Amino acid sequence: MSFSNELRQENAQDWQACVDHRFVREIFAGEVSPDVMRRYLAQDYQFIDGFVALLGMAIATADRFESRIRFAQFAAMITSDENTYFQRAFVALGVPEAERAHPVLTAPTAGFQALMKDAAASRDYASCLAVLTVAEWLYLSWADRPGEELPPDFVHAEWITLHNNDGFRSFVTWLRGELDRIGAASAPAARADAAAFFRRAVTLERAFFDHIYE
Ligand SMILES: Cc1ncc(C[n+]2csc(CCO)c2C)c(N)n1
Repeated sequence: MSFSNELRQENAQDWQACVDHRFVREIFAGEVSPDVMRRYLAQDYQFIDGFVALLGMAIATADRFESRIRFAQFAAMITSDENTYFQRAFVALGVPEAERAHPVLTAPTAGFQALMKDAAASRDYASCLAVLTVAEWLYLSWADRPGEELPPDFVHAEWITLHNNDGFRSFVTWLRGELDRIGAASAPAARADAAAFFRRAVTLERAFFDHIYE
């Protein structure tokens, strides 16, 4: 079995709990309450800084130019002005300026920030890849429901299409292949380090979905 599938299998219970989560059911139905959506997006917006820093470490530690280019292009895409979803959603949901810029961080959000920081601090390409792969692949997993109709409100619909479009899908496919390639070339101890980062990330993804309803 490929390294990425092995890791997913090891975390199958938490992974599936995310894919089948109440939030996922409600967003496809267009029924996430504005309060829940506000909390979700305000916390999620606090990821991007650490995420881009982690991408930077993946660029620095990758073992080949081709991989650096792929990450650099992805970083350019997600940091360009083109992605205005958060701004438009914050306006539509009436999220106050302070809540957008400096919300009180919840435990899962702080946990993700620490996870991304730790993965970057490892200066280990496989560990950076493990965290990036969970953040992307798990989101593709819940959002990818071929044939399912989109909800009418853009706040719901675009959060789905951001995570199931062809560009995103091909990036996830590439990321998994990269993790498989590096995993196959790594010693058992290095694979175990990456596996621990992968597990921490899946656990936090589930906690993040759960906590917006608490
Ligand atoms: C809790 C949580 N986990 C994963 C993602 C997905 N994700 C994180 S960064 C990134 C790239 C830029 O969009 C993507 C797709 C998320 N949004 N929130």
